[in-house]
Parts: sequence; structure tokens; C-alpha cells
Amino acid sequence: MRLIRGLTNLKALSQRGDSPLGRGCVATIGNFDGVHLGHKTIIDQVISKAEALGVPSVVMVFEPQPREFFQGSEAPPRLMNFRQKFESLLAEGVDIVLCLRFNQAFRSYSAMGFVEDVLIQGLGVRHLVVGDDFRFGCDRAGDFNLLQEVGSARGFSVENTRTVTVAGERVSSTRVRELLTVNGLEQAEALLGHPYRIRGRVVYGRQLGRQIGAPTANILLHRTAPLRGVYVVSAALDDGSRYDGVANIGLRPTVDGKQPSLEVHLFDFAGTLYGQHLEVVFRHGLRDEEKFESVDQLKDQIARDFEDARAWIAEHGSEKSTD
Ligand SMILES: Cc1cc2nc3c(=O)[nH]c(=O)nc-3n(C[C@H](O)[C@H](O)[C@H](O)COP(=O)(O)O)c2cc1C
Ligand SMILES: Nc1ncnc2c1ncn2[C@@H]1O[C@H](COP(=O)(O)OP(=O)(O)O)[C@@H](O)[C@H]1O
Repeated sequence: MRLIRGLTNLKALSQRGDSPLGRGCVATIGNFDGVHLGHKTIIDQVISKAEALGVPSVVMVFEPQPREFFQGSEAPPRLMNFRQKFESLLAEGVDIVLCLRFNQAFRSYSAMGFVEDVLIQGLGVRHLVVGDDFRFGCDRAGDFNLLQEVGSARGFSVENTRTVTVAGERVSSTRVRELLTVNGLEQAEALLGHPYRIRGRVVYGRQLGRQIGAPTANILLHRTAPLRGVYVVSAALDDGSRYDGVANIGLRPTVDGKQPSLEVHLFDFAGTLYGQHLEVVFRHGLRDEEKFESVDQLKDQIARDFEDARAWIAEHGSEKSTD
């Protein structure tokens, strides 16, 4: 079992004799948007303690993320959707991801109710890793000290997360988002510990791309993305093969796009991609998205983008692996 979705399923699981959580677990709680270097350090803390205790490691996340619940469309753009987050957490070695729905009922949970129902009864937590500024429960009444007090009475320990800095800067999802917004792809990469990438499913577009000499796989974005513009990318298909390419991410003002979209043209590829999950790795920014007077002008610019991208790849090499 890699994913537990919702409190009901967690409770049902805890009643089962063969539950993977039968001997408890080591857990952490957070948004983990981006799975950056700070997150990776926390995950390593959780995994090493879990191995020492011989129990599974668990990362608890919320959907929507609490800020999205409170701020709706005003919330900052996400670095990744849930599926990509789940896959990234597993790739870091986490045993189980617990995803709880953050809704009206959940936000009203008292701090003690959350500890009792979720942490103790649901997860049987043996050790918990959270930041010392972690707040939870109705009106954010629960904090690190409360967890430690309850923990010592009820038999679990609580450990503070380590602060990770890169070049003197605290690594955070907010900082990564800011950097991506201002085209600081390389700095964002340093904080993430890997290149920025978006995974998503290829959907049907307006079939205009192939008419202008640039078929583009359209990847569904559920919310706005933290970056805009035209980029040199590499993209991995479901079968693991990887292609160089160019991507446009934004609103496509020339063709009156209203929905944010990510469109990728793969070099030296011919085939169908609809329905596949593409992982797009952003390697280098070429230019901002523009509104052109005509589709012909856009077409000419896209041809120049292709040349620029090929020239950049010739200089820097093809990306054969994402790590
Ligand atoms: C390399 C590249 C650069 C692009 N640049 C822009 C741009 O600056 N402005 C814009 O409105 N659309 C831009 N587009 C998006 C095109 O408008 C879009 O790909 C085209 O309308 C095809 O849409 P379809 O996939 O729905 O058929 C770009 C697309 C590519 C592949
Ligand atoms: N080199 C390529 N790069 C991207 N997609 C390609 C390529 N060759 C073929 N395709 C296919 O064509 C589709 C894109 O063509 P396009 O005319 O832009 O249609 P749509 O508007 O539906 O995206 C992709 O989803 C993919 O299935």
C-alpha cells in the first residue's frame, strides 16, 4: 500500500489485522510542494528513523493544500500537482503517502482531536518529524510543544526538522516559486536539488499546431503555473524514452487562449502522444510569451525558437536523464 486517501480509509485500515501500520510508523506532515532540498532532508530524517524502528515511513499531505482552501484562486501557483508529488515522494523512498482532504470539516478539527484520531488511532505514530513553527488544528491552536507533551504522555517522540539553506538562503517552496516567476530557473534548480519539471497528461488541443508546422503536445494544467514563456525542455514519455524539445507555457494570447497551458514540441519525434503522461524538464528560458498580430508572425517566431533551441542543445548537450 503506497497511498492512503482520506480519513475514512485510514481508520478502516487501522482496524485491519494485516495493516501495514500495525506496528505504527514514523511520520511527517506538510505540503511538500516541489519536493525540494528542504523536503528531501526531512524525508531522509523520517526514513532513517523508520528504518531504525522497523516501521514504515509516512508523509501526510493535504488536498487541496490549506492555502488553496483558504485563498482559492488567490493562492500562489503550485509547483506540482498531486500525482507528481506522490510519485516524487515515492522516488525519495517514502513508504506511504497519506493524503487527507482539507475541507470545512477537517479545518474544524480540534488540535487534540487531530492528534488522537489521526496520529494516534489512525497512524499509530511512533515518531513524528515537524518544524518547530508547525501549527495545526482549529484556529491553529496545536503546536510543537503540545505535540511533545502529548507525545511523552502517549508514547511517541517528536523531532524538529532541520533548516536547509543553499548559499545562505532558506530553501522554501515560496522561494522556488518566486525564482521561477522571474526566470531564475538555475537558482530554482539549486533549491530544488533537481531541474524544475512538470508532469501531466497529454490532451487534445485545437489541432492548429500541426498546421503551422509545430505539433505540440498539450499538457493539462489544473491551475496556473509558476513560470511563463518559451523554454528549451526535454520530455520523457511513458515508455521512458526522452526527447529534446521546446515548450511554451502560458495563456497563448495570440490565439486568445484563456486557460493556462503547457505545450511541448518534441524534436525528431513523429507519433501520437494523447493520453500519455509526459514529464517535461525545463532546461533553459528562451523568451517571454508574446501576443502576435497574426498567426503567420507567430509561426515565424516559433521557427526561430526551434533554431534557438537546437543551437542551445548543440552547445549544452542532450538531456538523457533527469537526475
Ligand atoms: C515554441 C513555441 C512558442 C510559442 N510562443 C507563443 C507566443 O509567444 N504567443 C502565443 O500566443 N502562443 C505561443 N505559442 C502557442 C501557439 O499559439 C500554439 O502552440 C498553437 O496555437 C497551437 O495550438 P494547439 O496545440 O491547440 O493546436 C507557442 C508555441 C510553441 C510551440
Ligand atoms: N514532434 C511532436 N511533438 C509533439 N507532439 C507531436 C509530435 N508529433 C506528433 N505529435 C502529436 O500531435 C499532437 C499535437 O498536434 P497539434 O496539431 O498541435 O494538435 P493538438 O492541438 O491536439 O495538440 C500531440 O498531442 C501528439 O499526439
